[in-house]
Amino acid sequence: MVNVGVMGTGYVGLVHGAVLSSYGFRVTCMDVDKQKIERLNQGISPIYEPGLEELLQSGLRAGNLVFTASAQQVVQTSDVLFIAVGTPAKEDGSADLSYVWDVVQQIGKHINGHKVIVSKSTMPVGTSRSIAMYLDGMLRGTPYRAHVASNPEFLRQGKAVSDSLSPSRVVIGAESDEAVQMLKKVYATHLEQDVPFLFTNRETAEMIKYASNSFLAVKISFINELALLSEKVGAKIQDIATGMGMDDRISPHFLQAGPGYGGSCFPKDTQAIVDVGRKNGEELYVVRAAIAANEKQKAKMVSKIEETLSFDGTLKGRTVAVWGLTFKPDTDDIRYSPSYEIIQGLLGRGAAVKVYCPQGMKQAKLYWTDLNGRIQYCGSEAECSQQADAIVLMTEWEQFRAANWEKIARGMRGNAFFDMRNMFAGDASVLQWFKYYPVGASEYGYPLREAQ
Ligand SMILES: NC(=O)C1=CN([C@@H]2O[C@H](COP(=O)(O)OP(=O)(O)OC[C@H]3O[C@@H](n4cnc5c(N)ncnc54)[C@H](O)[C@@H]3O)[C@@H](O)[C@H]2O)C=CC1
Ligand SMILES: O=C(O)[C@H]1O[C@H](OP(=O)(O)OP(=O)(O)OC[C@H]2O[C@@H](n3ccc(=O)[nH]c3=O)[C@H](O)[C@@H]2O)[C@H](O)[C@@H](O)[C@@H]1O
Repeated sequence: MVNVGVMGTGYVGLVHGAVLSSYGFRVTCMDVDKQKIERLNQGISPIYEPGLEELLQSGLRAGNLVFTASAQQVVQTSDVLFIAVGTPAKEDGSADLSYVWDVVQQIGKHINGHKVIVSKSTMPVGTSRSIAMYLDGMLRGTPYRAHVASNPEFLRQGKAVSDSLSPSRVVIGAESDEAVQMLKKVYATHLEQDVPFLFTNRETAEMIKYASNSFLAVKISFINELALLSEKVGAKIQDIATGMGMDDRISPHFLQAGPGYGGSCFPKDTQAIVDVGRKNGEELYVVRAAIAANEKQKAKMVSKIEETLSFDGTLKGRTVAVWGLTFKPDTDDIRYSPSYEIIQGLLGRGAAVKVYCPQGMKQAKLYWTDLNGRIQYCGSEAECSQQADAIVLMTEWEQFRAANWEKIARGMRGNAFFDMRNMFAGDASVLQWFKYYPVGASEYGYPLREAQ
């Protein structure tokens, strides 16, 4: 049986390790964050991801999932090592590969046999080859070899476990038979399940990851631009998306207009590929436009609220209830969430801001320190809306569907409802109580009630 090592236990590494342990592999997960490792050893997941804690606990119980802060242990006990550390954006948009290189150095230092090293983190084209060259250099004069492959991850947060169990595809960029054979063993279950596999070279695998994320970002920015136009010309963006999506060359997916994309990946990966383009003398105009349109979208959402609610050109004296802080539902991740910029915009225009999020409050208090003392955190969507002039729904959490609209509306001072996700478009129970402002349409099939 293959011994698997995972370096970095974030959204990708932890889920990958836990899923592989559920297939019976002995998996050692390593992280430099000792507190995280301690919690993991107690069976507590440091992140909110549906189904993860159960997998974690069963792996620990079965004894085939081990957590350690020791790089030596993970390197020496594993036949295959997945690098799953963060690759965040630097100030200039390029990918910060310092965590990747820390890990590679640890591998080079502790290596005690032939190993397959797999880049699972999203890394600019050429990184896996550089890692291979670096390790070859370090291993010169030893009997050991490192076979480096690129195996990008395509999971979505909030669906990380189910995406890992049933991925859309497995892309393997490898240039040695040892690496290919090892990854076929690791992904034997997926091969049996007829998950599509693509074997290619490392550069192509790395590019597929950036190309996929950038293309999805382009799709979102495209529909968001059309949403802004639709509001002006009396068209409805949801019907436009449906109509476009009926053509299977376009597909209906990722055409959901909203407040702009966020998260730890689209914003950084679009910037990183533009940076790679520039460094190689190829300006990526389409991706650049998607980034610019995304910034415009967030700013437009703030202007829309301001234009609707202001009496004297500002939002002074207005209270806004923001529902949802995470960049999408079913995650506790607030990284690059559009909620942050919308809250900043509202505060900047003088509004008082109350917020509620089913999972994002802990992270927001911890990381959005500049907002501490400037916004009011609330225990529920109902409490958040008390005495507010408007609700701004930023994240489409399912639990919002169960809200008691009459009670919420009666507890408010005003009745504006900005639905940045079109979650309640055409929902009579919401339209009955609120003046409803969707994204990309002036109305959705029901007459709007005038403000009281
Ligand atoms: N979050 C997501 O949904 C997806 C992320 N990715 C990519 O996967 C990579 C990881 O992303 P996340 O899991 O979100 O990151 P994360 O920030 O959640 O986790 C990274 C982990 O690496 C650890 N770490 C840092 N330096 C280390 C070192 N020297 N040795 C061991 N551990 C170390 C950190 O303590 C942290 O726990 C990134 O390149 C990202 O672009 C790819 C697909 C999906
Ligand atoms: O590389 C990554 O990290 C991952 O990035 C995204 O996954 P994720 O960031 O978890 O979330 P998405 O569901 O893609 O949503 C990203 C952002 O786009 C927004 N979005 C998405 C879809 C849509 O139609 N409209 C829209 O505004 C979401 O609200 C969210 O803010 C990709 O979907 C994954 O395939 C990829 O592995």
